[in-house]
Amino acid sequence: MYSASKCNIGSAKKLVREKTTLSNNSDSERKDPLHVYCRIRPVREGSEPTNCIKLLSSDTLTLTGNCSKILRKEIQYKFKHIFTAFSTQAEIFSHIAYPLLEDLLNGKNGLLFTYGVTGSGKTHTLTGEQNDPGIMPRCIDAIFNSIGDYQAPKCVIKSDRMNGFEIQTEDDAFQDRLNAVRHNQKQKTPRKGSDKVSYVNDGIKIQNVNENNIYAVFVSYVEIYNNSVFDLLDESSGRTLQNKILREDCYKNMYVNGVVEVEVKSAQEAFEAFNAGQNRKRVAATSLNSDSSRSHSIFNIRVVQLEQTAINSNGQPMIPTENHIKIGQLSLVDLAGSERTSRTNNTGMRLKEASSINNSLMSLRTCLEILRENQINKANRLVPYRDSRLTFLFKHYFEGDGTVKMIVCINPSIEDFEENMQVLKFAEMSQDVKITKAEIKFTPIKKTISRNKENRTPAKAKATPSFTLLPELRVVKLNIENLEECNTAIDKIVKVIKLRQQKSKPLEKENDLRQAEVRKRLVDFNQDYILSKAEMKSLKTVINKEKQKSRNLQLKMSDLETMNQDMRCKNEELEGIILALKNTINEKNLKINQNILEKEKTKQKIALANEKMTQELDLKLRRQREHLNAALKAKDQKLRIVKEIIDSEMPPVVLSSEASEPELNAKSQEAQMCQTPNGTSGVQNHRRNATPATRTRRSRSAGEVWLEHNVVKPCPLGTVMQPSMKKRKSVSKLDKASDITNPKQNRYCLVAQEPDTDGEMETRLYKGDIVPTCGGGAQVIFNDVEKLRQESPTKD
Ligand SMILES: Nc1ncnc2c1ncn2[C@@H]1O[C@H](COP(=O)(O)OP(=O)(O)OP(=O)(O)O)[C@@H](O)[C@H]1O
Repeated sequence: MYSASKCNIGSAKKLVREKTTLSNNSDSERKDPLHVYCRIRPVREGSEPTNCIKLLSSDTLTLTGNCSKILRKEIQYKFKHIFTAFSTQAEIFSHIAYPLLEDLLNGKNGLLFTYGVTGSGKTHTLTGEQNDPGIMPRCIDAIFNSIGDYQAPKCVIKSDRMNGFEIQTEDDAFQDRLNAVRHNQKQKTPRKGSDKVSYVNDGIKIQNVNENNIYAVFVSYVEIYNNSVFDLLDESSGRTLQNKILREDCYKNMYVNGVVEVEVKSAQEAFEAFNAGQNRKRVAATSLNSDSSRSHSIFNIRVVQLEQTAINSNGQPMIPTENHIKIGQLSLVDLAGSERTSRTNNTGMRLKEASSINNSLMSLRTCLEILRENQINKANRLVPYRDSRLTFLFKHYFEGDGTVKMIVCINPSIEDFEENMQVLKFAEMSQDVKITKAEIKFTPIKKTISRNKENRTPAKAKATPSFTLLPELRVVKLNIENLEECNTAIDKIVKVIKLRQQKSKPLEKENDLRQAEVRKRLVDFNQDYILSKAEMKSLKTVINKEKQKSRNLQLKMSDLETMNQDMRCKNEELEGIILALKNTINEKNLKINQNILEKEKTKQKIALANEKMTQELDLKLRRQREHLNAALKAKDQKLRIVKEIIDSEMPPVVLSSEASEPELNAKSQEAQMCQTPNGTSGVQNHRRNATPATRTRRSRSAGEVWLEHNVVKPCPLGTVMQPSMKKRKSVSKLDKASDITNPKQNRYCLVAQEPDTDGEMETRLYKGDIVPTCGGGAQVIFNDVEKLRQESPTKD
C-alpha cells in the first residue's frame, strides 16, 4: 500500500510515495511481486528537448510538469529497475528476459508485457529491428542456441489444439512430415511474409539446459483487435481472419481454441512464422506514430521437453513411452498504446480502435487493482477478467503460477506528461500484485493411436530399442604378459561378437524391411510428385487463362474508368451550370422579394392616402351638408315668404317636394286644367317658380343636365307634352354606375307611362337632384312629379 506525503520544493509540489510492507512471510515465500521495469525512450530527433522525467537512481525517477499549462508538480516513482535512453536492447534482454528463458526451459510459465502511451517504444522493445533485435528475436535465438542439438524429430510431439501435446509414433510423425512437405508443395504461392528474416544473433545460451531431454519448440501468434481474438498464423481462413474463442484447459490454463501452433526447428523458422503473423497484424499510421499497433499482439513460445531414454539404430533419440512431459510457456505481449483522442484526433475506424484499446487497458488496470485490494485486505472480490479478452486470456498468469513482468515504456516529452502520469501510477500500483511463483509441472504424455494398421502393436514393444538388448562391447585392456587372461578376454569378445551377430540378424532383417518400406514410400512420394507436377502444369495453364481473363478485365476496367472520368467531367460541368442557374434564380427571387416589399410599401402608402382622403372628403361632405342644410333652411324661409305672397294673390298651386303623390297628382291636374293657349302649361311656369331649388348642382355653369331614364319607350307624345329638358342624356336601362355618377349630370328624370282610367296615356315624370355621395357614388333625391296627359276639352 502506498501513502502519499507531500512536501514543498520551491513552488513545485513533490509527492513522495512510500512503500509499506504488504503481506506476511509465508506469502512472500510462495509468491513473487509482479516485476515492473521502466524504459525511457530517447527524445525524438528534431523535437524540443523538454523532458518531463528526472532520473534519481537506477530504480527511482521523478515526473516533472514544469510546463506553464500544467500544475507544477513532481511525483516520484520507484520500479524494479529503470532503463535509460542509453540502455541497449541486449541489456534489457539479459536483465528481464533471460531469467524468463531459464524458467521456460525448466518447464515454467512466464508472461512479459510492454505497457505505455502510443509511440513510447513498446514494439521497439519487444521486436526491435533486424540489426538491433528486441526481446523476442533474442529469446528465439537463445532458445535454439541452447537446445538446437537436443531436439525431438519433427512432428513426434504434436499439439492437440486444446493446449496440450501428444506423442506420435515415428511412423506417424514421418507421415505428417511427408504431408507437410506435400502441403508446402501444393501451396501455389509462398506464404505471405515467409521471406527470410534474420536478426543479429549474439550467440547467447541458457545455462544448465538438461542435455538428457529432447525438446520441441512451438510458436503461436494471436492478436486481440476490437476485443476479438484472431489467430495471425491461421492460413486456412485466407485473408479474413476468423474470430477465435478463449477456453480453459483441465489445468486451468487459458488458451485460444484451435490456435495454430507451428513447430519450429530453428530460429529462422520461428522468425518466418512471426513475420507471417506480423504481416497480418493490424498496424496503422496515427498522428503520434506512423506504425501504431491497433491491436494487442501475443507471441507465445512453448517448449515441450521429455526425458531421453534411448537412442535408436540411426543414432536418433527414441521416443519414450511411459514418462511425463514438461511444458513451459512464455507469452510476449505487445500491448497497443493508450491514446487520447484529443491528441491523436482520430476519427472513424481509428477512433473505434482507440476506444477498444483504452477499454481493454482499463480492464487490465481494474483487474490488477482489485487483485491487489483482495490480496491486501484478504478479500474475495470478483476480479472482472471476463470484461475483456485481454484480461481473460491472462487470467491463469494472475490467478495461477508463473512469473509476470511488465516493461513500462515512457516517452519523456512534456506533451506526454499527463498520460505518463497515469501509466506510471498504474505501473507502480501493479508492483503490489503478488503472483504465485512458477512451478514445474509434469503433464502425462498423451499418446496418439497409430494411424498405420501395421503399427498397431503396443507402442512399448515397438519402441523398445532392440539393439539396447545386446551385450555391451566394452573396451578391454589386454595384458600381453598374461596370455591366459588374454585368451579368456578374446574368447569373451568373440562370444559377444557372435552374440551380437546373431542378434543383429533380426535387426538387419528389420532394417531391410524398413529400408524396403522407405523405398516404397519414396516411390509413392515420387509418384505423388509426378502427379503433383502434372497437376501443377494443368493448374499453370488454368492460371494463365485466368491471368488473361484478368488482363482483359483490367482493360475493360480502364475503359470504364476513362468513361467514368468523362462522365465525372460532364457531371462537374452540369453541376457548374446548375450552380449558375441557381444563382440567377436566387438573384431573381431576391428582386421579386424586393418588388413585393415595395408593393407592400406602396399599398400601405395608398391605404394611408385613401384614409386621409376619406377623412378629408367626410369633412368636406359634412361641411357641404351643413351648408346645404343652411341653404335649404334659407330657401324654405324664402318659399314660405313666396307662398305667403302667392297665397295672398291667387289660389295656391304649389308643387312641393314634400307634397305627397296624390297631392302632386291633384295639383298637376289642376295645373293642366289651366293650360295656356300656346300649349305651354301654366303648371310648367308655375312649377318653375314653385319647384324648390336643386340641392346640389354639379356644374352650375353648364346649367341643368338631365339624365332621362325612360323605363319604357314612350309613346309619341307630340310636341305639347314634351318635358322641358335642354341638355339631357337618355337611357332605357340604368345599368352603368357611370351614368348616374357622371359629374356633368345633376338632374334625374324617371319617365313612366301607363294608360289612365279613361284609356288615355299618362306620362309621369319623377324628377330629382343627383347628389354625389362621399364614397364616390351618387344618390337621387326626388323632389318633383310631373304628370303629362292629353285630354279632350269636349270630353265630359
Ligand atoms: N529506445 C528506443 N530507441 C530508439 N528508437 C526508439 C526507441 N523506442 C522507440 N523508438 C522509435 O520510436 C518509434 C515508435 O516506437 P514504437 O512503434 O515501438 O512505439 P509503440 O509504443 O509500440 O507505439 P504504439 O503503441 O502506437 O504501437 C519507432 O520508430 C521506434 O523505432
